[in-house]
Amino acid sequence: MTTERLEHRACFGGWQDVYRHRSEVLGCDMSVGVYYPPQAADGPCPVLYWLSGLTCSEQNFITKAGAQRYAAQHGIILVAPDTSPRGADVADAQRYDLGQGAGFYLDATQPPWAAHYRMHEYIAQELPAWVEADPAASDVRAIAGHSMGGHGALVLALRNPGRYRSVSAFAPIVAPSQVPWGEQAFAAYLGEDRAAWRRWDACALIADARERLPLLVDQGEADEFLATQLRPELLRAACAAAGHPLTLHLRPGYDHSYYFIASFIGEHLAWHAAALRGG
Ligand SMILES: N[C@@H](CCC(=O)N[C@@H](CSC=O)C(=O)NCC(=O)O)C(=O)O
Repeated sequence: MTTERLEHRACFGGWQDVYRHRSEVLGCDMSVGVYYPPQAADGPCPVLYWLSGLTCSEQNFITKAGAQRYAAQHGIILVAPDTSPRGADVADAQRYDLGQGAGFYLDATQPPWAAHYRMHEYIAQELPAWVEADPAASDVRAIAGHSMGGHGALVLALRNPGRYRSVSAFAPIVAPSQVPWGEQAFAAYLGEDRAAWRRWDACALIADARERLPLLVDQGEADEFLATQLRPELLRAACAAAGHPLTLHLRPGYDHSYYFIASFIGEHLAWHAAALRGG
């Protein structure tokens, strides 16, 4: 797998890097932000995978969330990949919520998307294999994300029991089968058979989860997408019905932006650090 380092900046005693590496799963080159805390110079550190939302690249999280300060405190490597396959030969749509920048962290089955859109396999398998080939990174993993990436983090954790020590999300799309963003993306990527959608829907997966990994979710009450696309009450109901542990913080005044994420990312890093240290 070929790798090129695109950025290398000192940050809180460690290094904020950006790499481009070849993904065989996606059939394209992928950009990935990797923050190495100072502790990574002395031995392997656990890794938090961050999944960003619609329209994002690897840059949004590394430049706006302010997570590096906390990763340096806790000795956690942060890995922030791009949100979809990219390139001139990769299918796209003339809209912000489908196609490039909107991979929805699933494995598409429908043409023209199935050729490249395999973000679940990439995030669950190929990306950690690439990260963990570096002796600075251990195979102790956590996952988190925002909005579309919050959906991705919840689904990745629910579908891969034992793979992550902890999971958290900011303003996640908790029930994509029931909201417009998810319905149009799932119809395109997975087809019209809604039975196939359940495997990619956190609220549906919670009923049958084999592992009851506690969920941490933060949601702004002034989020412009709260009632139409996010609907955290559906997650609360699904967790209550299944007995799945959920910590849901509703934050008065906060919107959907990275100002919201930056305000609480320290709490999420502390949550993950506690889980990554244990067991
Ligand atoms: N209409 C907006 C929608 C894009 C948007 O709000 N993207 C969010 C994620 S939404 C769910 O996945 C985001 O993270 N944007 C990047 C940022 O840095 O804030 C638009 O097209 O702008």
